[in-house]
Amino acid sequence: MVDSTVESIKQLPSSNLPLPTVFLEFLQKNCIDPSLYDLHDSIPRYIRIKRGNESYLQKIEAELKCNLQAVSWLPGFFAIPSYIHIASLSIYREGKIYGMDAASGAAVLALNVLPGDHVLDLCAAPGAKLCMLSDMLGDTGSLTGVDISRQRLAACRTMLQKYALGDHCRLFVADGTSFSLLPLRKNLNAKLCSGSEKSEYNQYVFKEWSSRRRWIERKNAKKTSIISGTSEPELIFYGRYSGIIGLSKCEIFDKRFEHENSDFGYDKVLVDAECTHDGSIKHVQKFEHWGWETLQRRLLDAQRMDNLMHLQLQLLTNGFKLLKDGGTLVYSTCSLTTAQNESILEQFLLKNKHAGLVEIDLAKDWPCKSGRIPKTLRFDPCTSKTSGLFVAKLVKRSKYENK
Ligand SMILES: C[S@@+](CC[C@H](N)C(=O)[O-])C[C@H]1O[C@@H](n2cnc3c(N)ncnc32)[C@H](O)[C@@H]1O
Repeated sequence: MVDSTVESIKQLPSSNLPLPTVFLEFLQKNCIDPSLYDLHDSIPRYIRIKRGNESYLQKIEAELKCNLQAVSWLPGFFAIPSYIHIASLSIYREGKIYGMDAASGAAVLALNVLPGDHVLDLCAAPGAKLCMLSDMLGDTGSLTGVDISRQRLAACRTMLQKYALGDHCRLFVADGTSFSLLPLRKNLNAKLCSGSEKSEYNQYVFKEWSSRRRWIERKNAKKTSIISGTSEPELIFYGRYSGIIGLSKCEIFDKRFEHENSDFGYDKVLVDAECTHDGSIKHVQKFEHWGWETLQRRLLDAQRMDNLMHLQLQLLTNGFKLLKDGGTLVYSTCSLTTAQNESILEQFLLKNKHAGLVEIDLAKDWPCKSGRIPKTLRFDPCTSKTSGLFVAKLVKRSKYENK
């Protein structure tokens, strides 16, 4: 590990941004070149066209007042100059396009979502990847979005509604490290609640979701806390075809299959974990306005860093637990450090014998580098002309499968 004194920082190339010493120290400790943050103007902004809106290309170009440059390695994505802001454009307000970095799109594509899949997005907010996942599923399968922040997850709900992508989705405010609800399998879940349990716990049957729900409906959207003080999942949105309508509370919040995930788990899980966001140049740039001291408090506090890495490992572990045998998980973060990426994976793989790292086939054409561990990928502003992102793909081998 490199020595992190201010003296040695002076020997490092610095950035044109007035990055605070503590951030420079952090970068140095993690062998990240601060001049990376000078590239902010040379990285394009990316947009994704919602499926079915491809015929609007010319209208989109006219509104943007520029030519769209198709990202050759990522279907549906286009690069536009970074100075163009899309929020005021009608094509954005009408839900035809959304802003999403190309590296984020690659992480979603790496999951290889297939029609009919049951997909879990364990850190879903603010929701760009969730929207893309839903767009890929189309009118099939199911999508469960989880986030610990109610406010941020509410933004996801707004996004799903704006883009009319919520029909097969359900959103839970919950801790992703302990979330344990499996995909709804209608016939199975419906059989679960019977007799006394049903009568005392489950009178309420869920009707079509409405933003103006009565208090009784909001109350029922929370799982009853069995042990007081524990935070239980709260359902804050469900679509028409999410499988929720017509089910009772007990059927939705049933955990009886908790230990049998190998058959009833999710086909695909995305763990886009909370991180220090140091790979997102645009995010770091925002601290110029928010104040650099906020960066120190919010991202680099030593205690927070320890907790963060513990959180990442727990999220990955729980996401994997919720996967069915043969299912696929993608772990990603927008940190460039190895501590939040390769090291987390190594710790996880040591403890999880049924987990296997696999090659991301599509990546042959992607402008990214290999991570420190073979088969993992790193997008970075220099090589990829995208935001920084680490991506790793894992499969869950069956307990009965020989390695
Ligand atoms: C990198 S962001 C996810 C970005 C999102 N996937 C997207 O594409 O818009 C990480 C998210 O993890 C959430 N988070 C943090 N701790 C969590 C936890 N214990 N369980 C679930 N979500 C958590 C944060 O609220 C944040 O929204």
